[in-house]
Amino acid sequence: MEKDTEHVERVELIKKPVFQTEDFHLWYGDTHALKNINLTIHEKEVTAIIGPSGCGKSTYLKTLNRMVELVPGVKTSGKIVYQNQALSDYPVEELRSRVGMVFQKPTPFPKSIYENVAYGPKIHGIRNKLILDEIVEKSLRGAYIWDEVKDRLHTNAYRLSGGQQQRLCIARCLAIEPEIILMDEPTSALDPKSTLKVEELIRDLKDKYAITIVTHNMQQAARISDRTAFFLDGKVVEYDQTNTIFHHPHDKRTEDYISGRFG
Ligand SMILES: Nc1ncnc2c1ncn2[C@@H]1O[C@H](COP(=O)(O)OP(=O)(O)OP(=O)(O)O)[C@@H](O)[C@H]1O
Repeated sequence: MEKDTEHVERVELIKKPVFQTEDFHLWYGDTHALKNINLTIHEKEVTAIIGPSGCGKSTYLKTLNRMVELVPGVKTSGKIVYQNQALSDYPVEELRSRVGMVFQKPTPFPKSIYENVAYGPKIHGIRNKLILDEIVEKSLRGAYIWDEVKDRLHTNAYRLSGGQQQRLCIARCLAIEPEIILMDEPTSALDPKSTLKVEELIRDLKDKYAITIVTHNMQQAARISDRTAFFLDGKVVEYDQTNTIFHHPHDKRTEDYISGRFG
């Protein structure tokens, strides 16, 4: 037991914080969607955000890449620190190139597999065909889909299966060399086999990236995350090592939720 605690403390010391959220609130007009959020996301870890529908999980994720600001009438208070700088002062374009996002439904562009992956690097000014070829191959390999698509890079991405499209979207994300990947229920539209592939991929990607994943799937959170935040009614009820949240939660509401008593 004592050893476990020592281990946890050592991990805490090594892992660098990526996003630090302090006393953060968000309102959509009159709806108080995030209430006094205090949460630190660390590098090289998978952080799962769980909680019942409408508790603010997606809002929190979209706050981290400042997408939520596109919604008219959004107000915030408190602060989020990214790279030792207030997130609100961080240049949005640069932020979006450091923070990749993968959505619930695979969202490839109606272009070839190659063009889907090369799109981000091209936007960032890379024109050299050899360099683009290299990025495309590396990203597709990184997303464990290279072998399945290497002989048809110039076919339309819509001809891939749902699970392949989702891995393509992850490859598209890797091509911009992000620091953080945000995933909003990335496997909810996938069959069990594709889900396992994406989960395996997420576990491997954390060696390089900070990954924050919203999921309704408790087993998935338990399988792939290092830390879990339980959100309820816009608040973080409990945030801890995933093992603690699932096996020794401190709050009765966490225990009730993970054991399926509500939500
Ligand atoms: N664009 C918006 N305009 C107004 N209210 C919004 C908007 N988006 C979300 N909300 C409200 O904010 C609250 C949190 O929503 P959010 O989508 O973040 O929850 P969630 O936990 O991700 O839910 P789910 O699991 O169903 O996706 C809800 O009350 C929701 O109705």
